[in-house]
Amino acid sequence: MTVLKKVAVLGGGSFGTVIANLIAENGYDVQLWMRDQQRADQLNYEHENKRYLPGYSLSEKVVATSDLQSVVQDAELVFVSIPSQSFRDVIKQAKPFINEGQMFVSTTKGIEAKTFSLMSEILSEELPGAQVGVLSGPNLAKEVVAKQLTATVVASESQLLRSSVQTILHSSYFRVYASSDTYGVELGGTLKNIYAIAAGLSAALGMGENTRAMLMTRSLAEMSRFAVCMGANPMTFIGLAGVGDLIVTCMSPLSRNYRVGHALGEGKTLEEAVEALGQVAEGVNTIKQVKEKASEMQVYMPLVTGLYEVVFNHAPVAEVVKMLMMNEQSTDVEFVLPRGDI
Ligand SMILES: NC(=O)C1=CN([C@@H]2O[C@H](COP(=O)(O)OP(=O)(O)OC[C@H]3O[C@@H](n4cnc5c(N)ncnc54)[C@H](OP(=O)(O)O)[C@@H]3O)[C@@H](O)[C@H]2O)C=CC1
Ligand SMILES: O=C(CO)COP(=O)(O)O
Repeated sequence: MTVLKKVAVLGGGSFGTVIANLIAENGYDVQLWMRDQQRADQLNYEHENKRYLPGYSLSEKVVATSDLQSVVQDAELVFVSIPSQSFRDVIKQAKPFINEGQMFVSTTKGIEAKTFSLMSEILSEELPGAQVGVLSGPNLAKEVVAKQLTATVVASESQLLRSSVQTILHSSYFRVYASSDTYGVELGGTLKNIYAIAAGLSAALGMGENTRAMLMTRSLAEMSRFAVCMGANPMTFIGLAGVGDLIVTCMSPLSRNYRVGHALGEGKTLEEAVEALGQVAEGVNTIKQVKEKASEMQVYMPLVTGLYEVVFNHAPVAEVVKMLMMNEQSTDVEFVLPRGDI
């Protein structure tokens, strides 16, 4: 059994708070880094994250602070729950206080703009001596903090990291599976956000359950095809970090990506939808990044292309739907096999 003396979480939003609370509920002391000391004081005093998880009581063992050095220095295991567009910046701020061999686990489900880097790649680049992993699965923050039965996947090349995360997070309501397909697990969590936007949009437009089933199934085929071309293991996509996370975010109004899609379907602009959310919806940027990468890699992704047209070029949904339904390439063959895989 791994014994950890110091564990930290960077990012006091919805999911960072949930991870810190899981660790604390298992009896470990945990430090949660938030950039705003006033919010940290409020959390320490009221044991509640009023901005992101109002109404949910947190363990008294979660201690929040805005002192980054005191949080990361000598922490054996550090979870990072910072939105993808600020992720590298926060890691650079933490870098001077980090030593070789510390373990870092990203829970972030996004891609860095311009570089197409996933968060595990940013960690490996910025912290070359660190052990790196990711955590991903169908893990809506509000359900986890409410202790609904949940499972997730920790992926890393490091066996020590995988077992440390399993030890520290596993509980009677939170089950942690291990994988060595870091890239696939991370890509699964990232790509499904795109399709959650499409699912929210179609629900707001009154489309039926047959439509939702078609959308989700074809989304799975599309995201797997892309991921396999990028080097992921196709089996990952029939697991929790693939189809599991796709299901929950395409079905639940608790998903922020679903909610952005729903707001678009109600006629709001993208800016209004994102503003009203007040939290991160990673899928919005991911659509752009994946569309670009798919065209560079020549991966067939009709749903990404269609959604991009609706979200960024204001294409009428009816026209995009017609294009998707009448598309020659998808009429006969369920699985398009670009490189002999899916
Ligand atoms: N919520 C969920 O159900 C799940 C989320 N995830 C993933 O976790 C990641 C984080 O999401 P989540 O916690 O939900 O996001 P939220 O929008 O709830 O919170 C974002 C947090 O990041 C902080 N932050 C943003 N930019 C910076 C920065 N430059 N420096 C320091 N802190 C910063 C925010 O601080 P401030 O409040 O000061 O702005 C806030 O605490 C996302 O990639 C998401 O996909 C994964 C699984 C489940
Ligand atoms: O990733 C999530 C659940 O697994 C959370 O999804 P949203 O970011 O869409 O809320």
